[in-house]
Amino acid sequence: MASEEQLQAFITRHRELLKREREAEIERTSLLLSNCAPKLLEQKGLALCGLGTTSVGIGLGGKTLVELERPTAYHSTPVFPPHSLRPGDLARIEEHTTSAASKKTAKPKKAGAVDKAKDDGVEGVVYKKEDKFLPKMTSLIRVLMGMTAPSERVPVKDLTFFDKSLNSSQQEAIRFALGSQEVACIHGPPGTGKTHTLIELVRQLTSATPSNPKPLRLLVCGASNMSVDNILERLLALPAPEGGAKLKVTRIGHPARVMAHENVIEATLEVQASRSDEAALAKDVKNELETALGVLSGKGKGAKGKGPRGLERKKMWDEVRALRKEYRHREGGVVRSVLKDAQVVLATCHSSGGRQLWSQNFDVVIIDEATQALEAVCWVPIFKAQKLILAGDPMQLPPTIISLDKHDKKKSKSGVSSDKLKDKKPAATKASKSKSSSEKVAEAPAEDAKPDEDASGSSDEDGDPEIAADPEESVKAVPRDPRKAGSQAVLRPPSTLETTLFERLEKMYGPGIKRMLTVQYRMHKQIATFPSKVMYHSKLTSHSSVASHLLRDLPNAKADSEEDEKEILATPVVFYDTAGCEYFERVEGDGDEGSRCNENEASVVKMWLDQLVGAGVLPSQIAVITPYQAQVTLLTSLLRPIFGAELEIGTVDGMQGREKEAIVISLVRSNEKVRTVLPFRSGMFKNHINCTQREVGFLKDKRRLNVAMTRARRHLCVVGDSSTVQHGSPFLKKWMAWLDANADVRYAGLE
Ligand SMILES: Nc1ncnc2c1ncn2[C@@H]1O[C@H](COP(=O)(O)OP(=O)(O)OP(=O)(O)O)[C@@H](O)[C@H]1O
Repeated sequence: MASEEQLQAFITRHRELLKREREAEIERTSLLLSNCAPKLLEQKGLALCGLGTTSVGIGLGGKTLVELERPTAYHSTPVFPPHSLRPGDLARIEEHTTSAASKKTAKPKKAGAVDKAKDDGVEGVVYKKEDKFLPKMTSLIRVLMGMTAPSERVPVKDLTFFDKSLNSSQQEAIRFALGSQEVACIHGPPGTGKTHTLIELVRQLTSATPSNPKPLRLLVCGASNMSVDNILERLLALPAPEGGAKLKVTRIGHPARVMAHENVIEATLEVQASRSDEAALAKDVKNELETALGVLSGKGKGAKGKGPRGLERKKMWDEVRALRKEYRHREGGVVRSVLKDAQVVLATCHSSGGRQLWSQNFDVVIIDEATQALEAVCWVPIFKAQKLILAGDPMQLPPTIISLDKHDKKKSKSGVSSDKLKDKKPAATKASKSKSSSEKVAEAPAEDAKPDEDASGSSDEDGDPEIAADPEESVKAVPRDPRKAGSQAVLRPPSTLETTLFERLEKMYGPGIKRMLTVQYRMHKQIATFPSKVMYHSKLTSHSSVASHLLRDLPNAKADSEEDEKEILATPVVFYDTAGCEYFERVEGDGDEGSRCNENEASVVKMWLDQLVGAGVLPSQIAVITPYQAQVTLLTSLLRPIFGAELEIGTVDGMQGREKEAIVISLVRSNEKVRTVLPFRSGMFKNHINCTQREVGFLKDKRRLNVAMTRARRHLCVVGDSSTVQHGSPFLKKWMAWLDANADVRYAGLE
């Protein structure tokens, strides 16, 4: 038995020997490096010349990780020439100068001091090597980057729709998307059947039709798992076409994030792969492998207490190695064969970049909820296809951005509209955004105007084209031909990540790049009137199936009296105006930085819920929404004990993409603070008294308000202080005036 001392001596000796070995290698390599020119070393596969640093970060164990690439400035291709650098090799990054330019060379070394900076370079270990994925400059990429105008649309003839119920704007959007050669956008205002339209589009593209002789392979992505599963569920419910087989679809994504619905789970790559014939073969190899390992260890099946020795053992290890290789190969084959069969692959934009889809290409990529995805995220699937179809609504909330831009920072420093930060809960809510361009008018000098002020016209200042302009004018406006617009297209760097690809394309190529769905299937016509007028140029109409539906048509609704039925169940829009009641807001948290709540408003909400539920409306048919997290907390503590968990209470942001029969909105803001706006920048103070604005913080964002007011199917109740809110922005002023003239206005204080 070795003593403790002997063990120590053994290890010490080993260390010494290893050190010596390393030094010898350093010496040998240094000799090579000092005697040979870098170019020669590169030819011998011992060095890579002319590298540039892509990034420096922290890697495993806190080590510095330096990423190097072959910049196109020095090389005609970024692909590395053949070399012998392998992960785990010691290497040195050295600067060397040629007559032309100073270049970097990575010289491999078989030994060297790790992480030790020397005069002539930095030494480390090769962590990973991979050839750079080179996106081919397709015509789609060129169009998206404003390098070429979109090609002329191919006329789509003899189109037979699978879904006979499609309205004409949906049919036109499909024709447009089928005929566009590189990119098409579908603008779907609330409840207009965006997903419905995309399902028809998938059916058209994956079927052989006169206009589409060859069925295409599609990648369908969404900004969220919810949107992907929504499409997947609808695709799975489709009947097989006459004389044909059912559409083959595969969902990529972590099983834990996929909707726990039997059909949906069945469509995941994991489940499909486990059921394939190839999977059974791979399993056989796995069993063989396990048996061989068992024999080697002397345990398991077939082992007789002792493992094999000598030559037999060596032979067995060779077998294990071969089996491992075979297993990996077959496992990869299983995934490939499932994906090869899939006509439609569904994934979030993020997960479409995963390993399973690395070598997969598609004819068309469709991105739903594209106005809620960062442009960079959209590019992940775009590289895999020849054609792109985006669907979304730039008039609803954009993707959540946590970082502040310069302009926001300025504002938050001055303490203005800080509630927008407080109430932004990216983790808890679906999407959020709080910057309103009207705040820019009130708080920023004119030169702060952004280079790419959104195409959606989300600015709602006095000069807001969507409010100031005659909606009739815009209806008459003919969409610019994107090909003509393309010849003058300018690719502007975005000033904020909130500018989505959808908006950027619209800005770059004009409205001709999109088609809008114009019939909504959600709201009573009175609920839809205001958003249609101010957000969608009065183009949004209400389908006859919903135009006059009311709470009283619900089977569970039952009022005690005729008067109650009229007052509660037959009124599509109610406005509880708290003006003059002094129901002031309260700041939760520190000073102006806090989120807002309003106790009196919460009492009015409770009173109205009592009435609704008393008239038979189920709490599960109602949602209470408010822009402020503090008000959500207050309302939850007040209402949950009475109406139970079925009643949904949340922020506006969390309700995007959803609907309820009845919606109660609590606007919260009620104060006497008046901000003075200087209408002219240079010393012209004469008008300032007429230009006051009340503090309404991020309530001003008209996209947030648009989401709030378009969630209700049959009944919308707004609770708020018109005297504060109307001074918040021109948009709010218009809304308050519209409510005053069109809603059933009730004065909260009097009741
Ligand atoms: N042509 C149509 N005929 C009948 N109903 C339709 C039609 N198009 C859409 N709908 C209905 O309208 C509702 C909304 O459709 P869908 O969910 O596709 O809309 P969306 O635009 O994706 O919704 P969101 O506003 O949530 O993004 C659904 O109930 C759908 O069945």
